Amino acid sequence: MFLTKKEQEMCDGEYGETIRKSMDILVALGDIYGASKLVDITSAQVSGVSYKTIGDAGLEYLEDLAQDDSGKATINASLNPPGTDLDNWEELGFPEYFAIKQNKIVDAYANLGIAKTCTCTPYLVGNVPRFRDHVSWSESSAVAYVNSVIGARTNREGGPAALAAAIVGKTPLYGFHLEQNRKANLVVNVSTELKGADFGALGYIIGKAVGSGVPYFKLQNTPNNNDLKTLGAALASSGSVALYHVENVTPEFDIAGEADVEDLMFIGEKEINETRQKLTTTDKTPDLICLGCPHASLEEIKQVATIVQGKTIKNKLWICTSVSVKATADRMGYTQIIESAGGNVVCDTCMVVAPIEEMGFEVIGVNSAKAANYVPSMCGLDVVYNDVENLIQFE
Ligand SMILES: C[C@@](O)(CCOP(=O)(O)O)CC(=O)O
Ligand code: SF4
Repeated sequence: MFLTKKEQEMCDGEYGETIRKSMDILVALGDIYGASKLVDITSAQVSGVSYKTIGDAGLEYLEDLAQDDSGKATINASLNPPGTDLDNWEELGFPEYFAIKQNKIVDAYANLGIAKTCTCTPYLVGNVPRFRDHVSWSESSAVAYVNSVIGARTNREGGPAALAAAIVGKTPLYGFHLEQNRKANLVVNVSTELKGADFGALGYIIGKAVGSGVPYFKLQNTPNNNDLKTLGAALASSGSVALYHVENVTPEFDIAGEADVEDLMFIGEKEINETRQKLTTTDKTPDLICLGCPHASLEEIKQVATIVQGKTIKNKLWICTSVSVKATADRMGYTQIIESAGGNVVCDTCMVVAPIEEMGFEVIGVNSAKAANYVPSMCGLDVVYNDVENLIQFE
C-alpha cells in the first residue's frame, strides 16, 4: 500500500507510540485486502466496549494504547454500547464488579478521544456523516445503516481497526469504499406489505441467503428509518451484510445495477410468518421485555409510552437507548409514563452486551430479529420474538 512521507513517519513512531500502533493495524489491513492507499475519514464508530465481550485483556490493551497520551481521535468518533447503564447500573441491578470494570473501559476510550455517546445508533445523536463520506464504523447494524441509508462508505471494521482509524483519521481504501463494490448481487422481490417485526424477519431470511453480498429490495410499502435500522441489523446478524439497497428509498438504489443482477428471490407472507415463529425459542412468557436493538429512537420510545400509558406492566420492561435520546424522552414526559407503568428507559447498554444472564432473567421478549438471533447464543437465554404491542402484558 502506498504511504505518504508523513504516513511513513507515523509508522516509524515519529508521532508517538499510539499513532505508531494504530498505523500498524491500518497498514496490515490495507496490505491484506490489497488497498492502494489510505483515505481520510470524517467519522468513526468504535465497537468492542462491553466488558462482557472484551474482558480484562481488552481493558489492558486500551490503557496501554492511551499510555503516552500521544494520539487522540480528532475526527467525530463515538462509542458503541457498553455492558451497563453507566449512570444507573446500581438501581437496575447490574453486578458491581462488572460496572467498575465497565467504567474503566469507557474512560480508557475517552482518553483516546472517543466520545462516550455509547450507542449503536450514533446517526441519531450527532455522528452523522454525509453522502459518500469515507468513514470507519464497526458495529454491524450501524455499518449497514451508514452505508445503505446515509450512503457514506465503510467496510465492516473490527473494533480495534475503527479505533486505529479514529486516532489516525484515515482508513485503507478498499471494499465498500470503492464505487464498483457497492453494486447489488441479489434482487429480493417482496410480495406482501411489511410492518414492525416483519422487517427483522425479512432481514434474517435474506442475510442468511446473501452472506456478505449486497441485496436489493423491491418492497410493497415504504419503510421509515426505524424499519430500515431493524432490517439492516437483521441482515448484518444472520449474514455479514454491510450494504443493501431499497428501490426508490435508499440513496444509491439507482446506481446499484439491479437490471444486471442474475440472482432473484421472492418473499411472501408465508416466509415472513414462518421466520417470525422460528425466531421464538420457547412457549414461556418473557420475564423481561427488552426493546431497542438497535438503540431506540425517540419515536420508538413514544410508541411504547402510548401503549403503556395509564397501565401496569406485568413483566419487566427495558427500552435501551442512548443517554442523548433519553434526555429528550425525559423532557417529553415519555420516560415518566413508562416508569409509572413499571418499565425503564435504560441508557448505554443493550440485551446482548449486558450481563443479563447474571441478573436473574430467563426469557427475554424482543422485537428485533438481531436480538432474537444473538440472545440465545451470547447470553444463553430463551427469546420470544414479536411486535411490541404483543409482547407487553398488563396486570
Ligand atoms: C452484537 C453487537 O451489536 C454488539 C457487541 O459488540 P461489541 O461488544 O461492541 O463488540 C456487535 C455487532 O453486531 O457488530
Ligand atoms: S446487539 Fe443490538 S442493541 Fe446491542 S449493540 Fe448490537 S445492535 Fe445495538
